[in-house]
Amino acid sequence: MSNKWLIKNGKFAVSDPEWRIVSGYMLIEDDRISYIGEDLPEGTEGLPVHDGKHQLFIPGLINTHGHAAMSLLRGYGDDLALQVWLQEKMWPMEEKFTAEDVYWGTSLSVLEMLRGGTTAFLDMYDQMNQVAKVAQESGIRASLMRGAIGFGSDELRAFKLKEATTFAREWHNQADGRITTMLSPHSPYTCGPEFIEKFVEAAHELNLPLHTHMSETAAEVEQNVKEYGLRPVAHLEKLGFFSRPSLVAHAVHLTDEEIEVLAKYNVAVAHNPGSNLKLASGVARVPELLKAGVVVSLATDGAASNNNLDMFEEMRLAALIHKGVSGDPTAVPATEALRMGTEYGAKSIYIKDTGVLAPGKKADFVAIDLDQAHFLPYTDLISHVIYSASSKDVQHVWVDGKQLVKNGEMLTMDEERIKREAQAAFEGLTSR
Ligand SMILES: CSC[C@H]1O[C@@H](n2cnc3c(O)ncnc32)[C@H](O)[C@@H]1O
Ligand SMILES: [Zn+2]
Repeated sequence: MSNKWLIKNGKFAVSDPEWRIVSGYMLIEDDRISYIGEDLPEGTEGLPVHDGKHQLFIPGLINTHGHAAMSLLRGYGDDLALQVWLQEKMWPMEEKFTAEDVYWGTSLSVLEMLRGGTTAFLDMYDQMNQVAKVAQESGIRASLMRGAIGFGSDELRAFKLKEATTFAREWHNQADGRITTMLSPHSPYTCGPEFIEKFVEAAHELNLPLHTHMSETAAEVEQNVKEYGLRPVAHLEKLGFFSRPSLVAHAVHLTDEEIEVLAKYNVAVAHNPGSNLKLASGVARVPELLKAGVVVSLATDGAASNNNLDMFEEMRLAALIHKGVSGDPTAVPATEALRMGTEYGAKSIYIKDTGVLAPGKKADFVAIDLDQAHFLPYTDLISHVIYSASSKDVQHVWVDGKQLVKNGEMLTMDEERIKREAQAAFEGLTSR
């Protein structure tokens, strides 16, 4: 028997194809939306009802690049450039991470993300079974991959590749299909060409998409040219990376020609405005990428370089910084920023039927409490989501039609325990 329930009195942000607000009803059947409209659908008498008065329903936000367990290192190593931050702060601490640390760090991040309206996230890390466990238990949707740094011996690289493919095979389409997997060499500066080619080969064999960090800093682009005679885009193209569906994180330093290459291969870009600003990596050429037809989504990166996982903040930053940098007030309008945080996010991480509110789509959505001073008057609610809202305005969250957050409270995770364990995990890391 199917599980049907109804939302009444709601305001629903639909994009078919332009954004508009529908006031009325949404019907949910199991994991999918089956109706959105002004009129009460027939045959709904006696169904459970959620009263959506003063609530705006938007598609769940999709965070397309991050390292969830790094929340344990939030505030540990601020105000540094990427390479110094990685080499002197992050990597020495990450070396000490146990499976338990990854479990509690990831739990802390998933708690923060769900409570802030993120219903799906991409995670590239080590000890990925722990991350999958958290995704399974919490009810969030996740695109997961074992990130591989290619330093060290041939044996170590072979071991990491094996771990990555085993994880990808075992977890793809698990947790009622909420978990999907990708393959992910960390970056062209930490993985040699042969190692990257092995990931490309494996992605073909397993029919999976690829993900990597690319052209985040000017120094890394220069180093690539010195070492391989090519900028990262041409380098990855030569290694066959773009022969698979692929997503690159950052893509800050791009030439016009490189933008054309990304568009030609349908490579998606995870734009991380907060992290790029904090690490002083630069500002990605988002208006040019969008104009060229590249799918650009939004991401926080890890909480150690952001320092939160608030996707409302990323949408707002995307809408603001590209105006500031270009001098064009029409750059990345609110409507586009919201698509980047939702619909383009789903495309970027290759998950089907999410990222929009429409009949037939997955019931992953968020209710924003509109009954607050900073949302009045109700002139343009899409504008309010981007320029006025924050994660604190999220009242309820559903994934696959199941409620995970109710009145700001997590229903599927033990918030108090997670906070305690995460603090203890950090203290453990600093004392060993
Ligand atoms: C192999 S697991 C992922 C690896 O990525 C590191 N990382 C975190 N943020 C960034 C970033 O902005 N650029 C490059 N690498 C990053 C993290 O510390 C993990 O070791
Ligand atoms: Zn990253």
